[in-house]
Amino acid sequence: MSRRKLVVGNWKMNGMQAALDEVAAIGARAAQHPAVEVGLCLPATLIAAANARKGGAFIGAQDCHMQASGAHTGCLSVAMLAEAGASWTIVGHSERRQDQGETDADVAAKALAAKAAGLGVILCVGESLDVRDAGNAEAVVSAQLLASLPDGAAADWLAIAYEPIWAIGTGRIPTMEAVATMHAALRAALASRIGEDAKGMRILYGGSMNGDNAAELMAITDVDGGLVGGASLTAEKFAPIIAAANGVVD
Ligand SMILES: O=C[C@H](O)COP(=O)(O)O
Repeated sequence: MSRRKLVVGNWKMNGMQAALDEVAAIGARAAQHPAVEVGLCLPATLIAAANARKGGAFIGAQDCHMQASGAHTGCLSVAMLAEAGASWTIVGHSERRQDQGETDADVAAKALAAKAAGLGVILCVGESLDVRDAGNAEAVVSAQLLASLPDGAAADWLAIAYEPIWAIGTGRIPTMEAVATMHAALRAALASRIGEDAKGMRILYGGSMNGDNAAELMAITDVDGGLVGGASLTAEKFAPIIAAANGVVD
């Protein structure tokens, strides 16, 4: 089953209004590669303005609340994010699991809320270095995925991002063999829950992806794109990754 490559920038807590020029430049590069689905998950403060300058990219959020409204100071509902112009959201990033104590159940609930608002969802999973060193990575991450997976998970609205925590922002990545083994394990875990639809669900790699390693990573059979942090902040760094997803050199 062919899966359209999905390459998404996660700007995390970076980007003021001046960065909208980079959004426009990335959107223009995305428009040059329509075979690739390209998105930018931005700070919420940029979503509305970025939507007017997104070119061939979609604009997404980095998190959402699972409730529709109420006494949740500082949080944003999926309807608010959709109204601002987000068409996707990330849920379950390891930085939120660690910093905000989000549980697998929280992540599943957020994914369901986002789906109900018509948003696409990127659900993140990944292991710590201790787990990797203990040799348990595939089992632990597969279990995390199944515990975080919302009811009704389907390839037409949900993508998975495998992000080894120790590879995020460190310049270190797993071996290509380790990435291939993990992605195959995650697809098998998905198949155990959702059957044939697992073949169509995109599984992204994230963690120190850049213009030098993106082509090799995305050539792996079960790697269907990337969730990119630092290297998505400028068009200069992100464009080669978009091009690599399209099988060309930028
Ligand atoms: O969501 C993105 C990831 O956490 C990867 O970040 P990074 O590319 O800066 O390592």
